[in-house]
Amino acid sequence: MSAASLTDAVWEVLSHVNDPEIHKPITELDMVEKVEVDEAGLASVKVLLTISGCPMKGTIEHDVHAALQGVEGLTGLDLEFGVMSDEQRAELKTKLRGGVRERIIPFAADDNLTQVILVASGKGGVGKSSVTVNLAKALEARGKSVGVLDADIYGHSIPPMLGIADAEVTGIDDMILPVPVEGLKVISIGMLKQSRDQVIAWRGPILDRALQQFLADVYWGDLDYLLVDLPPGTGDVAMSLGAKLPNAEVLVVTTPQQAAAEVAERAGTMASMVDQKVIGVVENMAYLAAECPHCGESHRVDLFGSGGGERVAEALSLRLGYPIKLLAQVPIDAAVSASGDAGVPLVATDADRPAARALDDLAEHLASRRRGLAGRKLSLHVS
Ligand SMILES: Nc1ncnc2c1ncn2[C@@H]1O[C@H](COP(=O)(O)OP(=O)(O)OP(=O)(O)O)[C@@H](O)[C@H]1O
Repeated sequence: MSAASLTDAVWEVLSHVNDPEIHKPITELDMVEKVEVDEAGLASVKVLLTISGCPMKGTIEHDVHAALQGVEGLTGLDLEFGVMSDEQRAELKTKLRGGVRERIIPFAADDNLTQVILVASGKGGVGKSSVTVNLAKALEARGKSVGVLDADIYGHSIPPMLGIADAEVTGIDDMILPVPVEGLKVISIGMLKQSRDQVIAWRGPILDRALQQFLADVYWGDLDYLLVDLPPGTGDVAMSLGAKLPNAEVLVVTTPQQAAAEVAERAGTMASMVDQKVIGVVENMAYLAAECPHCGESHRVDLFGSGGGERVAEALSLRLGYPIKLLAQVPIDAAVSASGDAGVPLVATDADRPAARALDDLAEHLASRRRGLAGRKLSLHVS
């Protein structure tokens, strides 16, 4: 093969090498500055990293080598790395924002196709984060592209539950890249902290700015779903996101307990006050399946009482004026918390357990919903 055809062949295979964080071909991102092949078949390739000291350099190096091994006629590879100039980075950011220079929240745009689901609860510790990570994983297993935004300023427990407790975010100048976890893209408010044990006590405007940054400055790419783990209660984060994500929908997580159910209702009502639609209720820790010492069969024990999820669904339907269903009852299962500690959601490790099945059915329900434009805000342009 001639040197020219080999050069074309190298460009072609490089067009299948993705940037590990941006998930787009490095050629499309203008990261390949040079491809030359000499008469002896030796390829010289120069790849520009977005920033110096890019942590993904090793992965890109490996992927480029692996890709070029398949090119017949090449005798060797001289791979060189450089760093993008300020202008090149600015162009890349504009390209990633779809040609738009300024920062906007893509999920609030009229042509947004991402389903944004805010996972809310009244009380803390009811299993909101566990539901979020399992739901994200189960949606991803259905071939969906899923982003997870951990907006729980008090808890930010999502990173350890996905095995990325110590992950740091990287970025292209002021554009933040989410942390890839297999197919998921994850950002946690905790990743903005200087150290893991630092306490975040943001309120009002600072919190609002941080959330704006997560929604507008993070390069999410094309997502089918963005799941947002809210802090418990009806506070500043819910208010701020209400204004920023008017078309978001809310999934309310509660436990069967009366007290939890009452505050969960309040969280749902809050959603409607900021014009967000409640799509359903999840009752977590709904019951314990315990083996009977007498008959040996498995009996359902209502450890935390019963009916909380149903009550919240009924009360919210009445209060908000549209039907809101109890979508899932997830049993108490030590495997849920063990999988959270191990950093891999239960639906991915033990799909047959009743708790995993309940969470997987919830994902199936959400994935198979037909979502029309009814109830969505569209802006009208009059000319
Ligand atoms: N169905 C379940 N069975 C057993 N343990 C569970 C279940 N759901 C959640 N847990 C455990 O309960 C604890 C609290 O869960 P999680 O962190 O998901 O709740 P949360 O509502 O997000 O809490 P926070 O308010 O702190 O954000 C965790 O240890 C989790 O592993």
